[in-house]
Amino acid sequence: MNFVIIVAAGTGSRMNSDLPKQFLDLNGVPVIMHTIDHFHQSSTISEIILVISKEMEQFWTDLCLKQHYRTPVHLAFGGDTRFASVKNGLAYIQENFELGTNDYIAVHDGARPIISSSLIARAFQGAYEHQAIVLAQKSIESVRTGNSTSNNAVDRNQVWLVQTPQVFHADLLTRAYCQKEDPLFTDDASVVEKLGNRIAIVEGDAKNIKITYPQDLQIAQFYLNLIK
Ligand SMILES: Nc1ccn([C@@H]2O[C@H](COP(=O)(O)OP(=O)(O)OP(=O)(O)O)[C@@H](O)[C@H]2O)c(=O)n1
Ligand SMILES: C[C@](O)(CO)[C@H](O)COP(=O)(O)O
Repeated sequence: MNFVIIVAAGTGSRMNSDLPKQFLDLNGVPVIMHTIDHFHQSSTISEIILVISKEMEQFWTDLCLKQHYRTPVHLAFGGDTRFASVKNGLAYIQENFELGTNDYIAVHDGARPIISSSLIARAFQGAYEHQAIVLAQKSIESVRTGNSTSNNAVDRNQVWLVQTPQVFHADLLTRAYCQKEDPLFTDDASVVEKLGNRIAIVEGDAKNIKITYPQDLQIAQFYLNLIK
């Protein structure tokens, strides 16, 4: 079976809005519903686990009623960090499904609503071959490391900008998330890598942006209209 854990329990502090960004309107539909629907439409995915914060449970129920939204998802509750939210999503899968050797789990940011079925399929194909993959794109900017007064150019062909979904063999991901949380864990690949596993890179898509700042909603709207 192929699972996706969609993490949507963040507060969206950089967006600076009262409502967490995943619930904001994008072309008349909340961001998170776009994200879920793309996975629901993908023939690659068997089960969707949506992780939201416990405080937003009633809001989510009301939102589904208001939007006549019936896409089937399993609901799990998030934690204070993305790591904790993914861990809770994984716990839900372990409690409700019998995981086997042919099972794979993708983790995707609820705040990345421009995800296509072909990109999801490509990500899983990579995972079948390599067991642990991230979607990523090479930097198109020149890159320097260091601080504002002391820095060096680096070879941008060695720099990859990482996206989600990130897909892993189920056993590998569940073992990785038994580790203690580390501040250097910024995504799922960094957690799996800490176990000593290699991560393969699968070509991402420039349109697969993460909504982080207010202007990203306008960019997402542009991309959504482009792919319609
Ligand atoms: N405790 C958390 C923190 C983040 N996320 C999710 O992880 C994804 C990527 O995180 P990010 O863009 O950083 O979201 P926020 O943490 O909400 O944003 P910010 O850092 O601006 O507060 C988002 O879909 C977010 O909802 C989560 O499920 N649980
Ligand atoms: C997981 C992620 O989206 C991959 O690019 C990213 O690391 C999330 O980072 P954020 O600081 O939580 O936005």
